[in-house]
Amino acid sequence: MDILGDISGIRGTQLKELKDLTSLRTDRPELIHDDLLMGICRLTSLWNKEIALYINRSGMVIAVAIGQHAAVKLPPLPARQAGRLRCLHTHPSGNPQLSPMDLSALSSAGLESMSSIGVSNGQITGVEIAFSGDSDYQILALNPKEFVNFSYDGAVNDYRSRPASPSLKVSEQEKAFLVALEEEELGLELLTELTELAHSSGVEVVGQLLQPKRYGSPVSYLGKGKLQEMTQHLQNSGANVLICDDELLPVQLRTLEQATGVKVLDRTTLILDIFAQRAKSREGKLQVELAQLKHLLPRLTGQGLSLSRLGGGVGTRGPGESKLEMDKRRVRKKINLLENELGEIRKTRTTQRRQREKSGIPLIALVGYTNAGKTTFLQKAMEQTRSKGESVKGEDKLFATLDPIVRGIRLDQRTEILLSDTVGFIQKLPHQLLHAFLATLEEVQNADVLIHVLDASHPRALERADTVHKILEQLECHHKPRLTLLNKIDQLDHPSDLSRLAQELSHPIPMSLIANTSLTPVWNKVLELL
Ligand SMILES: Nc1nc2c(ncn2[C@@H]2O[C@H](COP(=O)(O)OP(=O)(O)OP(=O)(O)O)[C@@H](O)[C@H]2O)c(=O)[nH]1
Ligand SMILES: [Mg+2]
Repeated sequence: MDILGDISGIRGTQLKELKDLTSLRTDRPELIHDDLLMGICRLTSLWNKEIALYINRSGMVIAVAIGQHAAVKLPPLPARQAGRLRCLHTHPSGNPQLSPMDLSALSSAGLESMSSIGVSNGQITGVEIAFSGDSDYQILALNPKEFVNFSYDGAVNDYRSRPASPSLKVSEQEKAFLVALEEEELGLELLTELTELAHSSGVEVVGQLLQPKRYGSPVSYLGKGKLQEMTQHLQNSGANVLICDDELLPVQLRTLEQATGVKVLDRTTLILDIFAQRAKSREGKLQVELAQLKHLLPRLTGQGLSLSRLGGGVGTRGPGESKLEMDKRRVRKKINLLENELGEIRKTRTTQRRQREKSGIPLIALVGYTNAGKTTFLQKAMEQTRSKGESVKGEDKLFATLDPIVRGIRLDQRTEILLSDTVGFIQKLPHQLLHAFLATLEEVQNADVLIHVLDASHPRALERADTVHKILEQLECHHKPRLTLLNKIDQLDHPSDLSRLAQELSHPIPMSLIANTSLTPVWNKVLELL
């Protein structure tokens, strides 16, 4: 059997010792053969490294790794077999406590149990064994004395026949720690947005940390000192997810994961996770899956490493959830398939669009930062003109709208327009994401006039307007006639800000969409621009 993981600097004779040990077969009632346990404890302290073993129901060791148990890539196993597999690993720190990462590995791999063995000076300090239930875990914590008389077989039977006791429950709620590199004084604002993104994906935020960009690292994202500081924060706050505000390089992702032992996500993965939860249409789902795979591809190292390292939860959700566990070759193949399928869907859309173009009805597209009020505008427009079609509703969350919507609006006896609402924009929108959503933005590209909805009450409204402008440039739509709806003026802190925005932006119309103001000034301007 090969020894997996980090074997650098380990003598061949010692490796052979470990190999020989793994041929020991564990008897039915035991968690692990005594000699095997003593051997791995000795080597753990000698190397100051974690040793992980996978043992099947017959007591045979089927995989062994040095470093982290997460480094073990199990061959694909039928669910029934995985459910009869136990993973044990040593903690050279002496702390026997199972980490959140251990627990998520237990459920993601569908194992029978996950055990951690605290080791200090080659001796056991304690053992924790977790069995996974439907939505929680049962954890047994044993001191060395209790462990001597412990029957694993008995515990398995016990746990199978007993409903989970509430006292043993561990919350599945993900707790995130946020980090960002700050350019100039922008940091807090970035983290406010990252916090909102985290909340949108259903994660609790338990702490945050900033570092000036010039001290950042191309290898570990944060500089060395900050990284240590953060590891400490992670432990103190009980965070089990680390979210970075930038798109991480593959090497940064790996380094951070190894240094912290928790799940690490970057901004793109988080945004994609939100998209994955919101996508409803077939096309939307395909687009999200495509963007996820494209983001994942360069981050797969070697063969077979998969998203399963994330152990479920935030960052792993998606239409292709199970399919995300693939090697590079298969990912590429899947990307091709998805692109073809999307191509087909787009053909249908092109036909529909041609028909619409023939009808000569002007197309007006709503654009703007996420949560600015685009959908609320469409909602009001439909209400005020009593338009037909399924109603829409604005929502106070990021990326509430994902699938494009077009509604016919009759302004008066003679004038009818089509109004389209689409996905919102955001700072640092990843390139491949924009690309994947190009089709969704087709309405924008084909529009005759754009209505830019801006939250004028936001402290950085002007920067947001700039972000929108830059994305429109990428879409080659920045020359289209455009008016700016300065929305949410009911929330303005400083009315003077409004005049500044009005000076900077094209055809400004101040408004409060929730105040039921008439949209007539907007329609007049649209007709003028057409
Ligand atoms: N105070 C205030 N809130 C508003 C106004 N207009 C919209 N909102 C609120 O802002 C939130 C976001 O509105 P949406 O219409 O969903 O925003 P959106 O631009 O479609 O957002 P995405 O679909 O996420 O891109 C909702 O809670 C609205 O009720 C306004 O004039 N004043
Ligand atoms: Mg919307």
